[in-house]
Amino acid sequence: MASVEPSIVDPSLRDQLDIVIPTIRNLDFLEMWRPFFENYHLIIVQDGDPSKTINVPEGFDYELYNRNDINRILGPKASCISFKDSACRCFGYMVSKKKYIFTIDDDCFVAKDPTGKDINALEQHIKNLLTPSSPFFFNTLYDPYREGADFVRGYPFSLREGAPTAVSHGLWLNIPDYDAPTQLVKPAERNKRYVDAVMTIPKGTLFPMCGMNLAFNKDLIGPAMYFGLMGDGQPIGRYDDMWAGWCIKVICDHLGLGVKTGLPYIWHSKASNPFVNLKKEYKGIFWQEEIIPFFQQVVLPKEALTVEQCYLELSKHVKEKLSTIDPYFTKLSEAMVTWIEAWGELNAPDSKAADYKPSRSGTRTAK
Ligand SMILES: O=c1ccn([C@@H]2O[C@H](COP(=O)(O)OP(=O)(O)O[C@H]3O[C@@H](CO)[C@H](O)[C@H]3O)[C@@H](O)[C@H]2O)c(=O)[nH]1
Ligand SMILES: [Mn+2]
Repeated sequence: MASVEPSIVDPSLRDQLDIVIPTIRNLDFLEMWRPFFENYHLIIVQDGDPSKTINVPEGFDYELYNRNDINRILGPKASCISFKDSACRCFGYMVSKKKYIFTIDDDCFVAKDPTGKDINALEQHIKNLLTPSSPFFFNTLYDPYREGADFVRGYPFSLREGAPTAVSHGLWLNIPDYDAPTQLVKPAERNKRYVDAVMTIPKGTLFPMCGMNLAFNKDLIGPAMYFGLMGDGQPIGRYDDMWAGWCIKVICDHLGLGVKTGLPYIWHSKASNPFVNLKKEYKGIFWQEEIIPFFQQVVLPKEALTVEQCYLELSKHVKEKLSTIDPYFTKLSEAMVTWIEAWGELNAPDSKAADYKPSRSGTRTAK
């Protein structure tokens, strides 16, 4: 049987995990998650107009950052944080002081499993992150570290210790995360299929990472979880999580880390407007036909041993090889460097910026 991360004392990760929520709407959805979230610290990234007051339901421990906070804390480096796009959520990853991050959209609710039981998505993500991954050899019985499963015959014993898990990618019942063209041709399609499986995405294989139900180990892969330049003033949107997913997967493969997908499910309630989505993502739909081969072929130097070093190497390749598609990629490659610099300022052990304050915060007991 596989080992859980040795350093874990409290498997609930109550004091080692932050929940990051990007929002431009409201946080009423938290009422449904209260039994599962109330013991965790929330980092709310308020997008859009900072003068708008977002109501945070009573009884949660949270810090809330709006655009004024981002500009104050990062100064000129705030230019790397998107505005008017869910990509802004990555600012929450940067300011969190915890080892694990779970990010969820404000239109994602508690789903039920086939027995009708409420799914504690956070608990499942934690299990996924605390058990190893199997990126080097596919286990046909899926997650071998799960209760009641194991490695199948023929699985090399030399590989059964697995790799540290960096990312846990959850899925969605009801509204699936489809691109705009698919949404347009299948407006009524709902995902009713609950697949009871968690699997490691094999080394060398990319995947479309969706940011709406996602958890990761900040210490292992945090600096690569940049959601890019999207939304206001940018030629593309709704490729924030995709970009991050391609970058983290190449780096996880290089560093021998694992990425899991499957359980847990959440209930995605709101279909965003497919016409608005088409306007945001259409360039990405044809650009990605060149971007994917780029990520499939990129080779990171063996001297790149840290996530930051890998990410900076990747930014050079982006500037060199993708700028021919559009000048946007020159800007994006520079923003990747700015992100790493800002990350270092806020996350270095001796960081002076660590005393930054959000514009709003609250504690669970505050009445
Ligand atoms: O300008 C904005 C728009 C939205 N948000 C917040 O981001 C999430 C996701 O928003 P929404 O549910 O409207 O969008 P979806 O199309 O369902 O999201 C999926 O597409 C990806 C696009 O990037 C996204 O990561 C997926 O989850 C909500 O919490 C909004 O409040 C925002 O902050 N700014
Ligand atoms: Mn949504």
